[in-house]
Amino acid sequence: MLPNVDDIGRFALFLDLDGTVAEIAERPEAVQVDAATIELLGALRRAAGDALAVVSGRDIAVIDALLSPLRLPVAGVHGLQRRDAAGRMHGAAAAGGDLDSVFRFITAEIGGEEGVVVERKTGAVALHYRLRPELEEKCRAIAERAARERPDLEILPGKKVFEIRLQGADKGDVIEAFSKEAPFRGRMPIFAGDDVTDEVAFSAVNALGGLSIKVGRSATLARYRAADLRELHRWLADLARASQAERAR
Ligand SMILES: O=P(O)(O)OC[C@H]1O[C@H](O[C@H]2O[C@H](CO)[C@@H](O)[C@H](O)[C@H]2O)[C@H](O)[C@@H](O)[C@@H]1O
Repeated sequence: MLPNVDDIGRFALFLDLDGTVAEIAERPEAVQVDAATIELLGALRRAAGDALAVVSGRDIAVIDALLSPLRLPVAGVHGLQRRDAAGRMHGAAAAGGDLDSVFRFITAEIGGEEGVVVERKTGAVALHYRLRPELEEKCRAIAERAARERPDLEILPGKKVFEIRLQGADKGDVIEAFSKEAPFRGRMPIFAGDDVTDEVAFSAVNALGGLSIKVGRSATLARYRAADLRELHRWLADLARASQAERAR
């Protein structure tokens, strides 16, 4: 069930990207955000007084490219990077992190297995096995070996992926940080996400007294649920329309 909200004017909206703004694709580089979704985000941003941010595992540069021409406040690499509403960058990984040796190790260990994607990010490497689900345990073991000698790293399992990431701020931390700044400050947070990596954000939003929305059917700390991305987008579109009508009164 989704919450009953008829005007986003007193809320701040935080959205995950893959699986929430954009449908899951077989490969990370195949993802596109369609024009209707970009338009919807623009309408929500206006209705929310600019209090709309994307909170994603992707690099900020990739998020900007996917959402162009929108340039939103954004958190990337699951919270390692953050760009606030004034355009200022925050976070240790904003200027880059040393994961070159991890990337080389993982690439060598996977040994050119067809369909496995090794994604290099700022401060993280993601090992994707969506096209080769039978390789899950092999990928898990490689991720564990990659992180074994590096106390500065952590492993984040996600949808058909193991991410090896520099430890640092998570999605909950960045929502808390945004919530202390204009234009998010003083508004009730709404966060929607689809993956296990979104659970820390649901927990933070619950603690802030906001509305947490899980996209999909798996177990969650979120208090509300959309069965899938299409149901969430219908709810967001209704919310944008109702908010515009409220503004026009
Ligand atoms: O926090 P998110 O915005 O949801 O990003 C999480 C990860 O999403 C991407 O991987 C996932 O989506 C891919 C494209 O649909 C899919 O092929 C893959 O199986 C998923 O795990 C992205 O590639 C990662 O960098 C993000 O951390």
